[in-house]
Amino acid sequence: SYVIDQQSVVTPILSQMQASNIGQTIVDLSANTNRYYTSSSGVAASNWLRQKWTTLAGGRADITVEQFSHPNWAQKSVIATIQGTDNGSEVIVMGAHLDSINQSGGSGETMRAPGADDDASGVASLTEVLRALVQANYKPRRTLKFMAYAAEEVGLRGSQEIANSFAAANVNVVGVLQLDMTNYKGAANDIYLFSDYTDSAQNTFLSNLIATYLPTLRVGTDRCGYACSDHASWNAKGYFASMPFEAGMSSSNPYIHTANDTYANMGSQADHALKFARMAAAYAVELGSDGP
Ligand SMILES: N[C@H](Cc1ccc(I)cc1)C(=O)NO
Ligand SMILES: [Zn+2]
Ligand SMILES: [Zn+2]
Repeated sequence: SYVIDQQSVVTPILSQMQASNIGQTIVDLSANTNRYYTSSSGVAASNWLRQKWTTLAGGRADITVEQFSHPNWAQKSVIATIQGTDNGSEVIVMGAHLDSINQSGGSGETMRAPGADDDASGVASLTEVLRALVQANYKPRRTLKFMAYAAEEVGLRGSQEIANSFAAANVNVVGVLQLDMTNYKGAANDIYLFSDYTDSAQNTFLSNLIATYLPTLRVGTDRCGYACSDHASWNAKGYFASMPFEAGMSSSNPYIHTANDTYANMGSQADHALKFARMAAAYAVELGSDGP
């Protein structure tokens, strides 16, 4: 249920989350020539993230990290699972996309696509959530799944294969959060909740979470007008999805899909992304703490 009642657990977790950790992950991910879904550096980035999430899991028996293989291209998605204690059949998905692209094309191998904001920022935000939950020794009652999707930029293909396989297996996913571009503060408001291809009740829950845990932040709403990120893959299968976004339609990061989508072009800091990471951590604990 969307009751907010875990303040004693959430507040200390939020206080130990740090922008510098998010920034380091953005730097590391955007150091790859690109993270294109068919390139060797795209494959390397997937392997790197798998190792990073495995290290963060710190040997906890209830946490597994795996790669989801996609038959038609090389880059694998990465999934970290924190198995729920007594309500594990109900699953919460928090996603971002691992791949990057340069709209000028060129061969996959040599294309420069740092993708610092699109979407290393989202992967880095989720990585900080995972680190903070493990550091707090948080054990969710529901199952939490962190997903770094391959092949978003070429038609939401990685998340489509995953969402379709979850639907086919009748997995009871109770909520999906998508973080795609979290670190470029182009607009007056801090977090924009997209209203299309998302669930309005869950969007209201997110705005209540922000009001409760991040009361200084200003929330806006906007529409993509098309299936603009991986939340749409889950929405298409009838799952409740939300997409909090860095800015409004007209003020989002102008550098995306170019060689200039760099950490430096976001001021070499991750303060904006930290807001999204904290919101995601609150979402994970408040939803994850609900029993059967
Ligand atoms: N098209 C999306 C980015 C994107 C999403 C929403 C808006 I408004 C502007 C830009 C993308 O490239 N996702 O990877
Ligand atoms: Zn993109
Ligand atoms: Zn993106």
